[in-house]
Parts: sequence; structure tokens; C-alpha cells
Amino acid sequence: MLQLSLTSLLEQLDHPLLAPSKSDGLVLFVILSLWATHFFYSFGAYKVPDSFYHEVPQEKEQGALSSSPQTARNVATVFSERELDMVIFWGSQSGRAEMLAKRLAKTLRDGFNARVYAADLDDFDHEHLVELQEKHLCGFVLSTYGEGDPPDNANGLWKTLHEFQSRNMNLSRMRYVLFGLGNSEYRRYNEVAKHVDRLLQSLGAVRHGIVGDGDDANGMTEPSFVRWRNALEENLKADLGWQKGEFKYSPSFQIQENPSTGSDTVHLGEPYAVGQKIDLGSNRTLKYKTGDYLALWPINPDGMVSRILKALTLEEKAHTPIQITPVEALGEKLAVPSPTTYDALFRHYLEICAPISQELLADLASFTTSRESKDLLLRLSQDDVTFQSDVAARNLTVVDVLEMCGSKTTISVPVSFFLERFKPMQPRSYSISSSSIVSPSTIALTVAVNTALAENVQRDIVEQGCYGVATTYLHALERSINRNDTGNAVSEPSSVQGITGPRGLLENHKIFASLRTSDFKLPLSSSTPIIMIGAGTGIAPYRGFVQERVRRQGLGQEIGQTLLFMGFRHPNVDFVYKEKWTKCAKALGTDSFRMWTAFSRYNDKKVYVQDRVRENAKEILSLLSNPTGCRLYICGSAAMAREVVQVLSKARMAFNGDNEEQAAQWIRNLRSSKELLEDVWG
Ligand SMILES: Cc1cc2nc3c(=O)[nH]c(=O)nc-3n(C[C@H](O)[C@H](O)[C@H](O)COP(=O)(O)O)c2cc1C
Repeated sequence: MLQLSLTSLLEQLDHPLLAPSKSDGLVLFVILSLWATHFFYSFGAYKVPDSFYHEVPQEKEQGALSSSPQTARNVATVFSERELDMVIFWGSQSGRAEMLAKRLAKTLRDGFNARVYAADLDDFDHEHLVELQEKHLCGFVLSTYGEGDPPDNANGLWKTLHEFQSRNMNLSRMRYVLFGLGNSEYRRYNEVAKHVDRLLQSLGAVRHGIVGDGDDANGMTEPSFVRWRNALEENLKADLGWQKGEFKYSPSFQIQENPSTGSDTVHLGEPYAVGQKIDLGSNRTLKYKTGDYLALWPINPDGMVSRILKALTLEEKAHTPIQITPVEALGEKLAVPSPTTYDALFRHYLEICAPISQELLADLASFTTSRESKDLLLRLSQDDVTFQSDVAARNLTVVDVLEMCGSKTTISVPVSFFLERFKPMQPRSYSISSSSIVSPSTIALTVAVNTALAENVQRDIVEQGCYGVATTYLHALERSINRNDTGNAVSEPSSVQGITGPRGLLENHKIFASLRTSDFKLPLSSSTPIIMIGAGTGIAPYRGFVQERVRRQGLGQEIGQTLLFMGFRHPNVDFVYKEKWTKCAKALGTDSFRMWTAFSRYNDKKVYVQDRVRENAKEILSLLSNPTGCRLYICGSAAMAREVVQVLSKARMAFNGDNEEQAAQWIRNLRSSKELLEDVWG
């Protein structure tokens, strides 16, 4: 997991490096846009994979739940002082567990009229768990990362529970419920929740209900969570005597319209991460390195913003300054800046383009006064099959659903609900696909865009469903540059405000972005052999790698074996950089550079990149045993990476006589020595 301190997260990118120019980066982008049109006509809408949300800045404020700073980090004191029924802790890296913990707290508050709060694990010192009383119920919503590791903000709990175990401590007064988030494509599926449960059980703590598990691999996180929560509600009634009352929405945030707010203090869309004002413009010497990431802050398109403002009848007040404050007693933290405006809130600070969940649909039903709308929302949300076909398959967003319900007369959703239930806008990380020595002042990205959809969105042609917010934004930017250069609009992007940014900060095609370093780097010596394996946009960093090797060869350096394995769907659809690879092959010579392609939708026989790896496994193994070193890269989906690793392990067993454990150890060694570098998602 990559980490960045928030202060270094963003710079205003008026440095020429990150203001896209018409050269390499954008030429590249045009090529890709054309490719992407075909690609997505055939295979559906583009969604930015969850794993692009690499980091969630964890708030470091202390004691949000307690009145006294001395006792703020002691959960037992917080329970007593605030007369709480339950605290639900989240351990989350990219925000999903956090969101679920907050939702659970809200559902239990509104449904049971209980005093339930969600809290960041990092805000507490967990040795105080021993002071809990039996009436104090704890909830844990925990995701798993890396090799079955806890998310950063769960490290404290992890360490404390291990210490408790080694000291034979007793937690028998502790009562808890637990839901884990993971992805069964990973070897250690949901390991953190399972392990925390084992630790708590061994310490004598009492669990209510089962350990819930949401599997990202098959999109089951959401339905599993809802099922687990429904069962939990039954447990709370049966075991703890909690009583369900009439649903009563209690806003966690107060919104005050304040037209006289000084305009200088209003946040109009400048990047913001919890509690942090982002430093704009302090760094004028940005430099990237081949293999780094560009983290881009996207902007929701005008069409979506105006549709949501209309659905909430806020159009007239779109630019009125609003002050947002947490309702004190609830202790919920605000993840967007205040004061701001409704327009900036929906344009810059909330992820309103995400696909709507089953649970959100059900919750929207409580805000409608129309029987018809209520029935529609409940029907769509309660039946899994109908939800899949009528909502999920169409990638519907909250905006689509509000429009389906008609005007404000039939559904009136408070803005506070959006603040509670929608993720704050997060930057998307893209592997940079240019070489810093070949193209030091222009960054190239390899991005798949549904161009037809993106253009409709930019032209305000109402298009239902969600799409990649960042890629649509990049596409609009590219179109805007082309229009300006030729004076001849290719399309007429209406997202002018989005493109020029708040207070015109992004005029002349600038973007809010930051550089993120990575380990995914070329070896120091260009004579070291490299093996690159990737599929889809996973080939992005390899473009930069190969460019760099060609340049180094031009400078007279010796170039080691350079093997490239690429997986695409169809040679005429998504085989990007075809000519570039051919040119590189010529430049480097076939002694140094060789490439293999695998197409999964070309012939009757589906061929995947791992099949090409299998065919060439002997040579790959031999290069990896090169005494002077070799580097193996895998970039793309986690499923593909796992298959590739499996193929190599099997080859190792076949050719080197390893048993299964020895082959697994060989892979572990490659990883720890950084001879094997992986950049995977999903
Ligand atoms: C880099 C990375 C590593 C992951 N490692 C694991 C893993 O070892 N085991 C697992 O079950 N899930 C793993 N996952 C899946 C996450 O746990 C899952 O996507 C979860 O919903 C993320 O929740 P969060 O947003 O609260 O952090 C990994 C995800 C990423 C992006």
C-alpha cells in the first residue's frame, strides 16, 4: 500500500509538467479514446475499478466522541460519558469499511432510537478495551490488505490484541459484532476479520451473530452486508432486548445557508482531504520518475451536477454559501470543507456518480411521500434479481433514481443524507506510461474511456448510469484542448466550470493532481533483463519502461533482455501502441526485445496472457535465475496476476523439481527481494 502524507499530497499543477500539453500525453490520449469507443460499445460501460482509490486520508483529530481530551482515546470512558449503546469501529484503507460502519451506525440509530456511533480505530488506544462493561457493545468493520494485513488505521488494534494474548489478558466482559471486507481472489481472504475474531474469542470476548464477510471478487460486499445487518438486528432484539421503533431520520449535519459569508473563505472546489486545507502552489519543482503514479482529483460533470441540484430543487441556491456543521450530539465527522456551496459540494466534494446500492435505494424510500415512488424504490431494492437487472446492470446512480421518482413533491432528500452516505471525492491513481528521461515535462497516461458515453455526458445529453468520473473528465479536457487548438470544436464540452476549476484555478487545461512514488521501477542497470507481464491498461507502465530502454540504447548503454507479455481482448479493438511496440522492437533489435500478445475475444479459443507466460515459462525461469539479476513485473487485475504467479509456480515445480511449498517460497523470495514487482487491482 502506498502512503503519502497529506501535506505533500497536492500541489497546484501550474507547473508545465502537469498541465497537459498537446504533445505526447495527449496525442496518446486521442489514440486511446478511439480505441475505447469500440471497446466499450462491445463490452459495456467503463467503471473506475475500486482499487484505483488507493488511499484514504485518515483523520488524525483526537477525541471526536469525548468531551475531555484526557479521556478521549479511552472507549470505555466515551461509552459512559456519552451514554452510548454501541461504538462501531472501522478499519479501512480505501474507505469502504468506513462507509459501511457509518451506515450501520445510522441505521441502528434511526431504526432503534439507540445511541450508536461509528469511529475510526486510530482515534482510540485499545488497551482500554479491558475496561469495557457488558452493556457496552462494540462493532468492528474491517478490511484486509496486502498479504492478509490490517489496514493502516487498524494496526493499533492488531498490535494491542496480540499483546493482550501474549499477556493472557481477559476480555470476557467485552461484547462485539464483526463484519469483514475482502476479496476471495486474494490468498488470505478476509484474514483480518477472521484473525481479529480468533484473537477476541481466545481472550474470552463474546460475539453476537456470525462474522459477516463481504467478498469484493463477486460484487457481494453490499448484499452480504445487508444480509448480515438484518440478522444482526434480529440478534440485537433477541439477545440484548433492543426494540425497533418507527424509522425516524435524524440528520447528522446541519446545513445553514449564509449568503453573507465572505467569499474568500468559501471552498469552491479546491482539493480537500479531511481536516486538511490543501497547499496550493507551494511546489514548483515537481519531477516524476518512470513508473510513478499520477493521482488525479476528478470533477463531476456539469450534467450530473445540474441534474442533482434540480432533483433537490436547489438550482436557485446553487451558489449560496452554506455552513455545514455536525450535529454535536452525534459526533459524526465532516469529510467535506465548510463553508462551501451546494454547487461545489456536488461538483467537487461528493462521489455522486457512483452506482447506487440496494441499501441506499431502500433508504431513499423513506423520504418519499408518494406511494408509487415508495413502491418502486422498495421493489427495486428488496428483490435481488430485479435490483440486478433494473439497477445494477444499468449502473444507475442516485441522480437517475431521484429522477425516476419525479420532482421534489414526491421525494425530498435532505442534503445531510448525502453527506452521510456518499464518499468524499477521492483522487484516482494512474500508472504513468511515459519515461521521465524521454519525456521529462509531459506525463502520458493510458486511459480507457467510453467516448460515446463521455461525450453525451459532456453535452448534457441525459445518459443514465455511471461512468468513470476521472476518465470522463480527462476526455473532456482533451476535447477542450483540441477545440481550442483548431478553433473547430470536436465537441462542445459544457463542463466549462469543471474544466476551468474553482476561481479559474484550472484555466489553460490544468488539473489538480499529485505525483505518487512507487516501487514499480526499472532496475538501475539497463543491462539487467526485465520481464513485463500485463493485461488491458495494465500495460501502461511498460510503455514508459520500453521507451526508456530505447533511449538508453541510443545513449550507448547496453540493454538487457526485454520481454513483454500483453493481454488484450481483440487485435482491432484494444491492442494499444501496436505501432509503437513494433518501432521499439526495431530500435532495440530482436536480440534484446521480444513481445507476445494474447487475445481473449479474437478466435474461438480464448487466449490469456498467462497462456503466453506458460508457453515461455522455461525461458522466464532461466532469466530469473540469472546470477546478475532479473526483474519480473506484473500489472493489471488481481485475478490475472494470481494466474500468472500460479503458472510460474507450476513451471518451477515442473522444471526445477520444487514441491508446492518450495515453489511458494520461491515466489515469496522473489517478492521480498523485489525481483518480482506487482501493481494489481480489483
Ligand atoms: C492492494 C490490495 C490488496 C488487498 N489484499 C487483500 C487480501 O489480502 N485479502 C482480502 O481478502 N482482500 C484483499 N483486498 C480487497 C479489499 O479488502 C477489499 O477491496 C475491501 O472491500 C476494501 O475495503 P476498504 O475500502 O475499507 O479498505 C485487497 C485490495 C487491494 C486494493
